[in-house]
Amino acid sequence: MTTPIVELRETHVVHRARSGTLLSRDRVYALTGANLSIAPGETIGVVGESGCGKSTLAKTLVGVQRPTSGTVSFQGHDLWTMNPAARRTAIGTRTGMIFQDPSTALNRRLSIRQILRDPLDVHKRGSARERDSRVRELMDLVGLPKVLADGLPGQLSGGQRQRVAIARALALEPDLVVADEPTSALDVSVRAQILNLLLDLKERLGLALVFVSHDIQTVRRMSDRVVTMYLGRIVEESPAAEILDRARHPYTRALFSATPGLLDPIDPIPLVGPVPSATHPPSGCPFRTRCWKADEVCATAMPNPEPAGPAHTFRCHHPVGEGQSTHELVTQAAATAPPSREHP
Ligand SMILES: Nc1ncnc2c1ncn2[C@@H]1O[C@H](COP(=O)(O)OP(=O)(O)OP(=O)(O)O)[C@@H](O)[C@H]1O
Repeated sequence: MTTPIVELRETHVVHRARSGTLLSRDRVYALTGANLSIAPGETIGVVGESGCGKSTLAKTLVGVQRPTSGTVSFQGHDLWTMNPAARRTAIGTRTGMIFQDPSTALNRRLSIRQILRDPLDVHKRGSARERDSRVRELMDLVGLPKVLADGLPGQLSGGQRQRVAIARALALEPDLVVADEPTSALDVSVRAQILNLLLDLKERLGLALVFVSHDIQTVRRMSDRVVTMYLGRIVEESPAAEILDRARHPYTRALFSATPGLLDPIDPIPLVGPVPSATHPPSGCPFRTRCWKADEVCATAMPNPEPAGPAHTFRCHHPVGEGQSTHELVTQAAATAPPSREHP
């Protein structure tokens, strides 16, 4: 079996609540008990509503976020027990991260050439001449004309800036790249170009890619496997090809049913109320306060992961039946009395 590029085992990230005072005991459970393994060259899409922990998961995978407990193994080595110099090298050279907004992610005082040389200089890659040649190669790779090398980020279009950010993330030939909403700050007209560039680079360079997005259509198109998150928990992992009609978690089905244009025109599966606070998550299954299938069992314990096929697991006490259509679920949910909102 190949060693995963990165593997999370029972990984938790807990923050102090932003609105709290220094003495506040409020905690945000941003990532809870995450188990996830990413193989070399694999593309994982991460979906879920705002605040469910997608970015926290992504940052934890590339070592930008230190977990509160649990492990992050990078190429078989525990990232947070290795010595700090080895960790900095692993994070700095083997992983790359592409952020949502290239305008803020790039230093606006540095030229494109300096931005792309920086990681090569920091990690002392090759001679000065080799670094210059790598900068030219990187610009080529992401389709940036060489004449832009001496320009500043502010002189570039949004799409060109994101190409610079992608080139910078690839400068040291990482094995794993995380793209966190890489197109949401861009004009609609250039989004497809950037996505196609990422897909093309991933194929050519054999990268593992973690792709976080609210755009469920795109996640499905880009990914081999899709991870559904709800309130800090991974509730389902499914091959992208199965996610629409064979997902077993009621939340995955509800999320996808609410995406225009994915299924035949249907009303979305109705969910009750808002997402609960990540500071006071419900006991048991976090989705139970909005789920039409929830009963008292769901309030007692978080369900264990259940296999649903190769590379497909879900965590639910009352999963959607195999082969059950989303149309049926819409009717079922509409006819079911809302669950109790009392929690924990
Ligand atoms: N540094 C922090 N301090 C306190 N709370 C934080 C911090 N970072 C994230 N959070 C909280 O952790 C939870 C998960 O945040 P995260 O950004 O991972 O979610 P997300 O799914 O990526 O959200 P979005 O889709 O809106 O970007 C949220 O409740 C968020 O407010």
